[in-house]
Amino acid sequence: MKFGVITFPGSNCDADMIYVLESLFNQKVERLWHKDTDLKGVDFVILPGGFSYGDYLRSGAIANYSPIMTEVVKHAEKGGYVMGICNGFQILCESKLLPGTLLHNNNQKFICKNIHLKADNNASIVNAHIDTKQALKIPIAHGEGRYFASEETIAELNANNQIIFRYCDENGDITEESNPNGSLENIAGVCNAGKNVFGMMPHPERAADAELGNVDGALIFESILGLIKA
Ligand SMILES: NC(=O)CC[C@H](N)C(=O)O
Repeated sequence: MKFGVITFPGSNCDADMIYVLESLFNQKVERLWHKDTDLKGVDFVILPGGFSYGDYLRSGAIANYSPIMTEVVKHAEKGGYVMGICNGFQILCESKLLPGTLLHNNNQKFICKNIHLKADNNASIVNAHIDTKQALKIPIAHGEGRYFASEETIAELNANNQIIFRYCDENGDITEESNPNGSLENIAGVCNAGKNVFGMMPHPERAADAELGNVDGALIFESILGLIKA
């Protein structure tokens, strides 16, 4: 399987993501630029975190108009895998590849800290191999991470197992206190109905290398790689 990591002007987690995929998981990675007009044969496209276009207007709003997004949408519509982390998640909501939106955190502050999350189900490749009782410690770093969608959309996401991760406490309990930003129903990540497009606010690529003292995020990469044959 070949991954593609897109760099937008203002991306700042692209190099971390490439490092994790290449150096820790031995995967082939194509570096994609936001002005590219083809995806260079990649199977799995990743939109990394950062501050594309300086977060002007709304996080992700301008990056959605980068030339490469036309190809990302085509890839997703054909069933190809696409995943957005943090700013990447925001861009995928702007492009409507994912339902809902990400509002300013309820305390109106940028929050950078470790939180806990857990897999809500095992219905898609990003959580297929993760114990739904296990609380994973993974950092967040965002100002606009409060997941919001209409009541009907939230009901649909629940019914179709499209909520991939929820914020919880270190024991795995989903509580108001363990919700860092006011996201509806403690939602930390969602996928589309086809379960081939994913978005999450926490940064698994920042918790994948033992050198950093936390490898809980590696489980998400392991889940992805466990089900797809190279
Ligand atoms: N780490 C990131 O990707 C930051 C996301 C976004 N720019 C925000 O602050 O909400």
